[in-house]
Amino acid sequence: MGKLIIFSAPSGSGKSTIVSWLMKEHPELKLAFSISCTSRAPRGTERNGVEYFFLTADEFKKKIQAGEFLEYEEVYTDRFYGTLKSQVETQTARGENVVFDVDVKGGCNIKRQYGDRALSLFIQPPSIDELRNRLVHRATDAPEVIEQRLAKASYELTFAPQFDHVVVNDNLSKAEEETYRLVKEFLEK
Ligand SMILES: Nc1ncnc2c1ncn2[C@@H]1O[C@H](COP(=O)(O)OP(=O)(O)OP(=O)(O)O)[C@@H](O)[C@H]1O
Ligand SMILES: Nc1nc2c(ncn2[C@@H]2O[C@H](COP(=O)(O)O)[C@@H](O)[C@H]2O)c(=O)[nH]1
Repeated sequence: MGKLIIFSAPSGSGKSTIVSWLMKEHPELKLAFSISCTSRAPRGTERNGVEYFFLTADEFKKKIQAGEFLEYEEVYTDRFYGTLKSQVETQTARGENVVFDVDVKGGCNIKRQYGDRALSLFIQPPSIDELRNRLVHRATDAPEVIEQRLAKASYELTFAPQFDHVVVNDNLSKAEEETYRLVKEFLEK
């Protein structure tokens, strides 16, 4: 039975960058990405069933009513994100270690449900100014969306103590190596 590895942080902290590196550079860890559902539109080169399952708000709400989510949150106004129970059950039953890129509340929720079978990592940005730089340079979101994400960041940072470990992502390669060490140690336990 596979284990669960949760990554949470304010938007722009570098979760997706670190997760992609970990999965590409360390196939021996048998990591499988948990593809979430979202009611937001695809951005850039995102494809349905790869980065996310893209649903309409109505489709998302039907899945909530049917009890299909392990957890879900309205992360930003009118933008829902959620993890399907079926994803996690199928992947862990195959012996894969499931990686989650979820917001801070979703991360705490999954950890509460899975306890010691889950490792929760908080990716901490060096500062809010640096978050802004990263989101602007990423160039995937409109200025008002960036502002919406930054407005929530200070509140999200207060969740850090609830996680098993905090990884400061200032120097990217240092943060990647620290993450690798923590994940490897957890999977070997
Ligand atoms: N240590 C770092 N130094 C400078 N830039 C970084 C660093 N880590 C990540 N970045 C860059 O910052 C941007 C945001 O990173 P990323 O998309 O991984 O964040 P995220 O936490 O997954 O955000 P979201 O929650 O919005 O998906 C990307 O352009 C990435 O290349
Ligand atoms: N609670 C959940 N949060 C999720 C899930 N999937 C992604 N997310 C988080 O949403 C924000 C925004 O993501 P973006 O792709 O629009 O930049 C980010 O913090 C993700 O971690 C989920 O299933 N549940």
